[in-house]
Amino acid sequence: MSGIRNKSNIALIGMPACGKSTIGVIVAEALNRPFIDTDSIIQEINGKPLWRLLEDEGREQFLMLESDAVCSLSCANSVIATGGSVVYSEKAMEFLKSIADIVFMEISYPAVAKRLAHLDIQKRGVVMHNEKKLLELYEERDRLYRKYADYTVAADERTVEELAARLIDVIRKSTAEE
Ligand SMILES: Nc1ncnc2c1ncn2[C@@H]1O[C@H](COP(=O)(O)OP(=O)(O)OP(=O)(O)O)[C@@H](O)[C@H]1O
Ligand SMILES: O=C(O)C1=C[C@@H](O)[C@@H](O)[C@H](O)C1
Ligand SMILES: [Mg+2]
Repeated sequence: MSGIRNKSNIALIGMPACGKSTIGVIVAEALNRPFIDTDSIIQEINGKPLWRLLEDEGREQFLMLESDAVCSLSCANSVIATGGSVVYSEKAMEFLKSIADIVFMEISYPAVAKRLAHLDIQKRGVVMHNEKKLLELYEERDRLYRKYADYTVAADERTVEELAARLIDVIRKSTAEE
């Protein structure tokens, strides 16, 4: 599907549990923009929860399905929450960069570890090699998130409300710069 290739969208990227979905929906509502969660789209297209898809298809195929779902987006003026693993697909990231300003929600390793410890990682689904430790995953991904980011927002030690306010600020400034 050919997408609307303008940069009127905002795409949130970052580690799992950094708050892309939680904050994205609040920001979209405050700015009166549509909210899109690519994880929901992957689930709708494939008819399965993400963790099940990962389990059934394996890492590489999941990443292909994620890339396909992202590249099928056709939207404008929207706030897009991505999945944490989207940065493994250069194709998906190039597509996202063509339709959106990319905001990296930066979160420290201890904060990610703490958040994921509180969530059921099996039932949530995180793309990692079994042998890979969370710290290695963090370091590998951190480089990729930085590579694609147009803006970086510290997502640690901010409440959901504070973080949403900070993102709204960044988005308003990015729109004003155009
Ligand atoms: N600023 C915050 N402070 C404290 N907890 C937060 C904050 N933002 C999100 N959370 C909590 O962290 C958890 C994960 O958040 P969320 O699902 O939004 O992450 P995500 O970035 O969308 O992850 P994924 O990549 O897996 O989709 C949720 O339980 C949410 O309530
Ligand atoms: O960070 C990850 O590896 C993932 C995060 C989720 O948003 C999903 O996209 C999927 O479960 C993989
Ligand atoms: Mg999410």
